[in-house]
Amino acid sequence: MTTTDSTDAPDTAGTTRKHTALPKARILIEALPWLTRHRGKTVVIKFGGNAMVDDELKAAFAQDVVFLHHAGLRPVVVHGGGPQISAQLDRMGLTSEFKAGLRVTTPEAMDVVRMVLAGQVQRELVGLLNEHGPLAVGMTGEDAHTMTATKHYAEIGGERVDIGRVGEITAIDTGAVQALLDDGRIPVISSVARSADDADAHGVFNVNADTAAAALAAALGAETLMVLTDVEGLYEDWPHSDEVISRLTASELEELLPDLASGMVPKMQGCLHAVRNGVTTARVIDGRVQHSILLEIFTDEGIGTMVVPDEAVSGPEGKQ
Ligand SMILES: Nc1ncnc2c1ncn2[C@@H]1O[C@H](COP(=O)(O)OP(=O)(O)O)[C@@H](O)[C@H]1O
Ligand SMILES: CC(=O)N[C@@H](CCC(=O)OP(=O)(O)O)C(=O)O
Repeated sequence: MTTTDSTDAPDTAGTTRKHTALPKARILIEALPWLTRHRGKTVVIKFGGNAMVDDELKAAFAQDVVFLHHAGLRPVVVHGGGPQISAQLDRMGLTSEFKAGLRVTTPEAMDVVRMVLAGQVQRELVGLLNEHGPLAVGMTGEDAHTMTATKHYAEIGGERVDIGRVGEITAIDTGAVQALLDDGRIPVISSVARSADDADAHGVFNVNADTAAAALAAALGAETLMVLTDVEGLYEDWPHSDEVISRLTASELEELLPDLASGMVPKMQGCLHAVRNGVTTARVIDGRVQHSILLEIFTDEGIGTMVVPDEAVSGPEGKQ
């Protein structure tokens, strides 16, 4: 228990308390319009494998998601784990190859993808969230037909290239996710989809986690898609400059898409898909910054890159 020594001048102690309390109160009050605006809204948060830098950052991510939940939002987590999959393949003596930003997924690699995402990364995130109460429930896109996919072919130089068991989502069934949200839970979803083809011997597909998060955000009618990665946002002239584009419309993004490279391609395609299909804003933010989710949702500044539909209307202070 903290007490004030009665020999202290009461006035001094009281004044000090007021001085330290006021900035804290101001921060809470700054969040008020944002709390009002986002209450009851669904937020799909994609946590990229590259953003899961250390234990402290992962714990801060879990705190932010639980904070959103207690603030009355409906957070849904879709997670990646590209580096973790590559590390496991490497340990098994298998090489990782990417084409058009997607992992070339042999049937053998598919087993590893599923094992690492659903058995390792997802379990860890569920555990961290549940340190705050019985909130998180892990699942993959296979569960309750949440994500159904067909084989995806990469387009490279106008050619259609076979990259194995990589899936293109053809249908989303939001029933299980909505039921979990209605029950006050936080769904944590691995980006593995069931095959649309019943005759398919292997039955599952590896879906890029950005693509999966965007498709789910659109199907859920989410207000926000938030993509956490290992850069500050979309750089205007990557890799030559670190000037971040803070806001762009769907049409502006569509123009930029052909010039984008590697990991940013599925992210920005996902953001475009989301805002063109009813999501109010799609944001790419720096997951390496502790509490970046709270900064983005509850403060006037906003960080990273925000994509809005062409007809977007601004929110308090001009931020969405
Ligand atoms: N225009 C760009 N702006 C920012 N990053 C870019 C850009 N183009 C390519 N990148 C690359 O995309 C990477 C993020 O994608 P990725 O590695 O797939 O991350 P994650 O695991 O979070 O999905 C960045 O680290 C950067 O190397
Ligand atoms: C098809 C494809 O590339 N799937 C990804 C799935 C994981 C993922 O997307 O993880 P990040 O978000 O950390 O990149 C992969 O196998 O790496």
